[in-house]
Amino acid sequence: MSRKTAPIPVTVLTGYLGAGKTTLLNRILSEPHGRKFAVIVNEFGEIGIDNDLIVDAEEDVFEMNNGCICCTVRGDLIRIIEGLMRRPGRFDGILIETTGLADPAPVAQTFFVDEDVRARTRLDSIITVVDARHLPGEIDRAHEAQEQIAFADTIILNKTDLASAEDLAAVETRIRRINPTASILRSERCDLDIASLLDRKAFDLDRILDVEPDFLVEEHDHEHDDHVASFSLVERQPIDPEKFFPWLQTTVQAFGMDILRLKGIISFSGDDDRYVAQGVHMLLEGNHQRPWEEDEERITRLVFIGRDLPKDVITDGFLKCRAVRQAAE
Ligand SMILES: Nc1nc2c(ncn2[C@@H]2O[C@H](COP(=O)(O)OP(=O)(O)OP(=O)(O)O)[C@@H](O)[C@H]2O)c(=O)[nH]1
Repeated sequence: MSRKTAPIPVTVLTGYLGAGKTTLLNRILSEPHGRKFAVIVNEFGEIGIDNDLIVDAEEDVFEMNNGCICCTVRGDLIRIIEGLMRRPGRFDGILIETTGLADPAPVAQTFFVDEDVRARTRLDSIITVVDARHLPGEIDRAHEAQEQIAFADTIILNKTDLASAEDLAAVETRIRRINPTASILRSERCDLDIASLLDRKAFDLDRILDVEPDFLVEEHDHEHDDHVASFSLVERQPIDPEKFFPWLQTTVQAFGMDILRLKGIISFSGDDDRYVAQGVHMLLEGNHQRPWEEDEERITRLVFIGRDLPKDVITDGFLKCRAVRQAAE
């Protein structure tokens, strides 16, 4: 019976670190377009934060945290999709959010080279979110950002609020040099007509074969930039906001050039709400998210992703933000 059902459309959301993929995913999951999705999220840090930042929708969310989706965990991706295919009728489409450092080629290739997956799914679209403010500074050294743009059929030029009209025109020219055919949509916080992004048969295999003639043949071996690494800080003692915010400001001022991404869930002393901190280079954002649940342990988790970041210095500074000093220090 399942053989006869129409292939499930798959949308891949990609884009460099901090571009706005989760923002887009949350919009897709929140807006009333009448579709239900299975969601697969992969992230780069050792501890998963993204799953906590996705809106509390009814969707099934599968996390893949043990490596980059385009390398070590591709087998996991196939297994998750095969598992999903055994539950037909529960969803109308699959959304995959890749890490900011993923090469989309091997992810896309999964939908063509694995026979079972190919028979039951249809790669509908590769949507690449671009940070209009930070892309120009990163693109020359971020090989992944170039691949993500090259493979896209749809490019969302996001964060238009953070770039001037001239800057936007320049980024668009840069994007066009890499990818002359993708549709480019400008957005602030991915405020687009979501229905128009979904199930639209935008992925064009012939175009991809032009970009990468070996697409269907080779196992894509993908090399990550060795200098980009992540580390996580985990703390059970509550954090003092009076210490934390100045420390975070000083840290991004000192190392912001090399901080590609930071994100965390902070447990402040005397605060019953979880606080979400986010950063891309020197720009910080934060907000209270929801109350800590009664049976939920109040743990602070903070992930830094960057180029040759001084982990010891950052860790030391962070530990000084604990609300109560330990005697041993
Ligand atoms: N000013 C501004 N900030 C934005 C916009 N879109 C997203 N952000 C912020 O940029 C940060 C990163 O957004 P995310 O959606 O988490 O980015 P991402 O691509 O999922 O990030 P990673 O997967 O962690 O690399 C968050 O603090 C967002 O609130 C925008 O259009 N304008």
